[in-house]
Amino acid sequence: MPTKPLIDQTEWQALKDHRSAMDSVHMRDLFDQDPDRFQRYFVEAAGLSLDYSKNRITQETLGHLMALARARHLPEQIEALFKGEHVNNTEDRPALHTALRNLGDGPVEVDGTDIMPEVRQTLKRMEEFVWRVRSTQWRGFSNKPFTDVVSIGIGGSFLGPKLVSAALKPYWHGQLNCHYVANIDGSHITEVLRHINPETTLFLIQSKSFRTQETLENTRIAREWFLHNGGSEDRIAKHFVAVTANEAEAIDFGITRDNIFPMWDWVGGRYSLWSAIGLPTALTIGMENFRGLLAGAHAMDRHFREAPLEENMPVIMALLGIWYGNFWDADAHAVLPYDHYLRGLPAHLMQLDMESNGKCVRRGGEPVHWETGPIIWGGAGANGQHAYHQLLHQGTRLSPADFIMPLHTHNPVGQHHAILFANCLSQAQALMRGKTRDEAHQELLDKGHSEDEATRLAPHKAIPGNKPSNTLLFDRATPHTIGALIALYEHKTFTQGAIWDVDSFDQWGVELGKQLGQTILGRLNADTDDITTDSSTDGLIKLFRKTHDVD
Ligand SMILES: O=P(O)(O)OC[C@H]1O[C@H](O)[C@H](O)[C@@H](O)[C@@H]1O
Repeated sequence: MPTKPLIDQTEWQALKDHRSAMDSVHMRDLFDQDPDRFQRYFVEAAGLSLDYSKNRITQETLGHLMALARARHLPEQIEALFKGEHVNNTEDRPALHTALRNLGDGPVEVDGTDIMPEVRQTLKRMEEFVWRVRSTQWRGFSNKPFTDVVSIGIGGSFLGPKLVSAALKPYWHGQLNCHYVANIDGSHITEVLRHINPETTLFLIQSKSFRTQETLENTRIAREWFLHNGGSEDRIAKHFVAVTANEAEAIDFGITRDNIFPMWDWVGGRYSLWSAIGLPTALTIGMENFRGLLAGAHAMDRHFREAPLEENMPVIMALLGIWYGNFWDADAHAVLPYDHYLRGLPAHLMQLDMESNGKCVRRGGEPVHWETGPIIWGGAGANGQHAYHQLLHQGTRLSPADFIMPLHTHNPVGQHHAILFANCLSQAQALMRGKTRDEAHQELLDKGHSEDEATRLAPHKAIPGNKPSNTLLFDRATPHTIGALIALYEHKTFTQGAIWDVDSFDQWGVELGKQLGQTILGRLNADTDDITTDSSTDGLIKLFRKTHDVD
């Protein structure tokens, strides 16, 4: 495993030198010189196709990047991940989300114990539960079938299931609606409760720790609402189910033991949609489709573990990210799904990537002296083209982008899909080619502008181009392809963390705000000034108290 600081690797220096040599190279010219560029930089895996030809790379670049990956022992680190070694070293545990979708017969061991029997048994329990709800065997207290599922959870216990549910909307069971409540903003739960009926609503409390303030407070409100609207304590068991690794606290909270699905400490929150945390998804799309999702992720797992680095999709995407982030000063990376159902993908990847690799110390505790995870951002195309793509085309900051699109739509309406596809391709093409000042000048003259006008406007209309992007395609958004797509990004994130030598599976940075929040909450509610913080926080607390008559 890497012990040397990354920047001391000779492969790092070689990349720096190569970067300087690439400074004057424009992708336009690379395409003009090589008619086979598309085939040369194209890879397929698990039902996904990646065109990465629109990057500032040559064979030499890839050679250097692959050499860096090997120098950082990437193949060994991938094996360590799959074998259940304690890759999450600050919490001293494995990160075995891959075991949750391991459809093979083999064992996966955590410290000498095979965890697969428990994983399979939980899947079976989920299967039975999903079947009972969907076949209306399990009903509400007044014997009516369920119409609504409300998932209460935040972070990884929210974003992943929400993304997958939305991505697979065409597979939803007609009678079952799914709502997600995450935020500790009363408006969120109020809005959801306003539209549902307690007699026909099933609440899923999703929290690995069962200690998350937002989730517990929202659950309290849901419980009160249920009790005040026809429910009763002995009816709770029919309407409240939990998924957690902390069974004791869930029971203390009032959830029946039989209604608790397990989680394990070897699954990170942001990697947990494949576990019982995926129940809201499974309830809406059915267990067969949920298994399809797992199968897609498993296919990507096998590819990641088995394919040579040069043909390995997550590795290629990760190394391209390192190329731009560490050698071209790119601070950001855009995720642009051209698919309405995938519009939640940027939000999920923001957590996945930024919580995993937003780190400034190495696994051994030394500071990093190189950039780590980028700012992930994005949104659905083509909407973004009429908003923030301007910065991609002409801004001074570099943000490589992933264009993601299915070849077929679930909703063929008029010419929509072909137009959407054309938009997706033209954006990537425009980013790559740009428009020279001469071309802009000539275009203006052709449109009848005077020479003076053309000279004045051409600099504004010129577009530098040479802006990198990947294009990820798949036939259709199915459980299989969505599973593969999410697993692809998980492995991309892992690969980058492995090269940067950060622990991609902890998230200590989120703790301080939680700690301080407790103290501040105490001061908001009581007229105590015994703990002072800083004049800004103190002043803001006083403002709140004044408007709430606390003083
Ligand atoms: O599932 P829970 O234990 O409730 O945690 C929910 C989320 O909250 C934490 O603050 C972490 O930042 C996330 O990684 C986690 O997914």
